[in-house]
Amino acid sequence: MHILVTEGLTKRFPGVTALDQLTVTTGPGVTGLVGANGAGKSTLIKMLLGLLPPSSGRAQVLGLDIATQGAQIRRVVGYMPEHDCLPPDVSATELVVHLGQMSGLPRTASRERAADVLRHVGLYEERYRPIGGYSTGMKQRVKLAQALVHDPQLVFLDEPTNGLDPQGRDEMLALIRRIGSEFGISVLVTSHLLGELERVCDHVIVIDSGRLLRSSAIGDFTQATSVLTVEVEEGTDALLAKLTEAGQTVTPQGRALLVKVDGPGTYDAIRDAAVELELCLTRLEQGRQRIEDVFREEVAGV
Ligand SMILES: Nc1ncnc2c1ncn2[C@@H]1O[C@H](COP(=O)(O)OP(=O)(O)OP(=O)(O)O)[C@@H](O)[C@H]1O
Repeated sequence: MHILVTEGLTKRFPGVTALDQLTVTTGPGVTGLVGANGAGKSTLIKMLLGLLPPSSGRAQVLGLDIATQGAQIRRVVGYMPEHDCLPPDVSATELVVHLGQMSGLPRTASRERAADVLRHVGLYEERYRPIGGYSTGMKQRVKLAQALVHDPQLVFLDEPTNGLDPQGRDEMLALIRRIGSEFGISVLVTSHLLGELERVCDHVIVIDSGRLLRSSAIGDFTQATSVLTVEVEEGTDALLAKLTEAGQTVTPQGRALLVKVDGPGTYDAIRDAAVELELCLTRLEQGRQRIEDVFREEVAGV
């Protein structure tokens, strides 16, 4: 089943085309939407929620048409907006219960769901304190909790790691992965930090100035590269010399050697050299391309 389908989706503002003829399809799971600031990510999310009409083109979210079924879409989709939009003088519990009720949950059910989602996102006793005193990380968690309170089938998370420190980022990314895997809720998550989506997404869409650069499964994005990373306990220099002598292309990198794979012979050459020099191999690993590198190549090729 398709979660999102867009066909030639375009949004023009006076003087700027925020989204230009976007045609993509995604399935269930976690989808990353990557692009620099101003690439059109938030505009796409607002259009998919039926909040912003397209200038041209069409799109469906969970089979619902964005032009005519916006209200139904918002009933089954949760939305975590990018900017800080939380009232400072109410507690997380009060806010999430209230938003649950606004989504149609009865008061008791909304209280129970709010307690559950706030616990899932890692807010405990502090959920009774006014939001104004929260850290950025806690505020991001409240925004995530309110996106989940009405038990959606899909959530749109707009820059959920914005403003977080490295540990906060890791925790937020782990949460996003859990939403996709444990709770079975599909996720569309945006980021301008390419590397971080690599860890949590099944599918990645890359846009630049409103145009699609690439949309593919994460595995296709990060093809195995043809470079082996080799490490030995001692004798790196001797191994470098031996492999070079054997006709291999070798580049030292820190304690490791990067060896270009020309075929099965490369593996044999490394094994033979290690045996001959009586070296203890501690690492032999085929590298994978990082999304960031692919993205850079795609942008350079445009
Ligand atoms: N309401 C609007 N009126 C005019 N221009 C707009 C409007 N909303 C967005 N834009 C423009 O459309 C382009 C895309 O903006 P958008 O907010 O979708 O980008 P983004 O990828 O979400 O970036 P960011 O992460 O910085 O929010 C930008 O050039 C922006 O200035």
